[in-house]
Amino acid sequence: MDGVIGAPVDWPTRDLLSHRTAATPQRTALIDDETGATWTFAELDQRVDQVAHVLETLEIDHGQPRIAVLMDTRPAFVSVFFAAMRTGMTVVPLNVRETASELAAKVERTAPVAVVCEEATESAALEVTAAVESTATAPTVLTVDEPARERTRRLCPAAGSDTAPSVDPVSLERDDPLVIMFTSGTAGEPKAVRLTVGNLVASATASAFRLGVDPGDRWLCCLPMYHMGGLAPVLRSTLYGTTVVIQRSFDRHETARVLDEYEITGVSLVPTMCKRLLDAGWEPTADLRFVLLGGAPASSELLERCRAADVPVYPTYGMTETASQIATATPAETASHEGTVGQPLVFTDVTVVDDDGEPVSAGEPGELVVSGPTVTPGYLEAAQTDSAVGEYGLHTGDVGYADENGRLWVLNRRSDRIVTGGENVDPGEVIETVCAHPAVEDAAVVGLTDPEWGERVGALLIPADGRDGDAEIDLEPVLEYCETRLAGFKRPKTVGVADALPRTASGTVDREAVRDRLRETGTDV
Ligand SMILES: O=C(O)CCC(=O)c1ccccc1C(=O)O
Repeated sequence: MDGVIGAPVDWPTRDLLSHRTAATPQRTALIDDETGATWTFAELDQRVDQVAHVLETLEIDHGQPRIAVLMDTRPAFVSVFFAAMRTGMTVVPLNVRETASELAAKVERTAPVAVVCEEATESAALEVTAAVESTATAPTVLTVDEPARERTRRLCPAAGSDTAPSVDPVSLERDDPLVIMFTSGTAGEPKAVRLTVGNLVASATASAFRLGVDPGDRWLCCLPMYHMGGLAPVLRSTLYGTTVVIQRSFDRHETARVLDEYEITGVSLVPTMCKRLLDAGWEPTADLRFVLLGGAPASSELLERCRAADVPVYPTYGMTETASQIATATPAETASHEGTVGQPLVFTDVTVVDDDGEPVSAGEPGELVVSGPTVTPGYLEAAQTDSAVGEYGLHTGDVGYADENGRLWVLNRRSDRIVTGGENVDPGEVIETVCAHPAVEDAAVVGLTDPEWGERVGALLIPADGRDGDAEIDLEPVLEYCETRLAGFKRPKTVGVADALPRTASGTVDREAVRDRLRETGTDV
């Protein structure tokens, strides 16, 4: 009956890597810059089988087993991710930069059966599991490297070993939970976002419609894989049968070298990284098809520099809750429609709504509400889902507007809005103004508590020539400049100067750190 339409299929819907391996076993799946090692899909698949086999030996006594991953960006992250999928587990990526108490809170919330670590995070993983011992069943600590401590077990078999028996892949349904990823959250408690297999496949598919796929593609992954921007290229490349080049972390000179050396065709960057590459004199090779620029808004100055340097830049707007991209602009749109993040990806809908949740007309700013197949079925904690979902979909908390063609512009986070003496101030507008002054290269604008006005506008300025660690700026002309361009209530009342804006791991400005900085070193003007 093979090949007859309608004939029963007698093998379960296997994990995504199995499908890929069956189709193109000999194509290159991964290249690791750190070791120079490469894996074909068949080799990766075999590795994943070995890891899956170890995961299967864990004592699991509840229905939806989860494993936490406390590892930096490296090939073993990919193996563990697909091994979890193969055994029907949900992966909980954890941020290696967080403290043990922050991590322990996340482990408590998600109750994984194991925490997978590497040499560099083994002691943190042990500390975290010890911390949750009293409140939950302590997770097993597994390491992908050589275990250094007695309580740790080895997860990945030594390279070259091929003795593990094959694992029976569990069936995979579109709505199965695959990942629980924490938002990087600059305000409030980090939210635990549930993403299904269907969300991730829909995202990778829609991404291909916007960026295109070339069989020779090599996607450089130098963003942390515990964030959506770092994990998404792995899913995309597995769907397309193309190659991921893994760099453990970003460095302007090293990343410029890797882009050249591996003839990279696409790379995901946050704006700060892109700016640093350009500062370091990097020039794109002819191979480079796209720079997917996301995680934070790109300034018009940066986009202008990209244009001047022939960088094929695709500014993108996305979030963990939508498994990465919501809307992405092409280089042509970036040139013709300044500041746009483009149209939503295929099957994704964005509605701009007012404070009452009613849609506004084109050109009017409001909150962006998103719906479609990439949108999370909900946060881990149901109450958070209830307060975020409305008639038109998931409320992003971002303010923006759309033109008649559905092209989007993102202005700022709704919660970033400053309310001073009853007036709303859009931080983006103040940033644009101060950055237009030649002495200012970049700025962050936040609300500071004010006894009289509720909040007052605070601005942290990065001087145009302060790159080498001695940030200084003549404030007088900048303030004068603002006086003629901004209403009194919008003008910065507390001003500070720094070498660089404090940022979270995903590239967004860390607004709480900006506030601290202004409280400690700001001048009231
Ligand atoms: O802001 C977020 O949380 C998602 C950001 C994100 O996914 C991303 C960040 C940088 C570069 C590319 C991407 C992407 O959409 O793939």
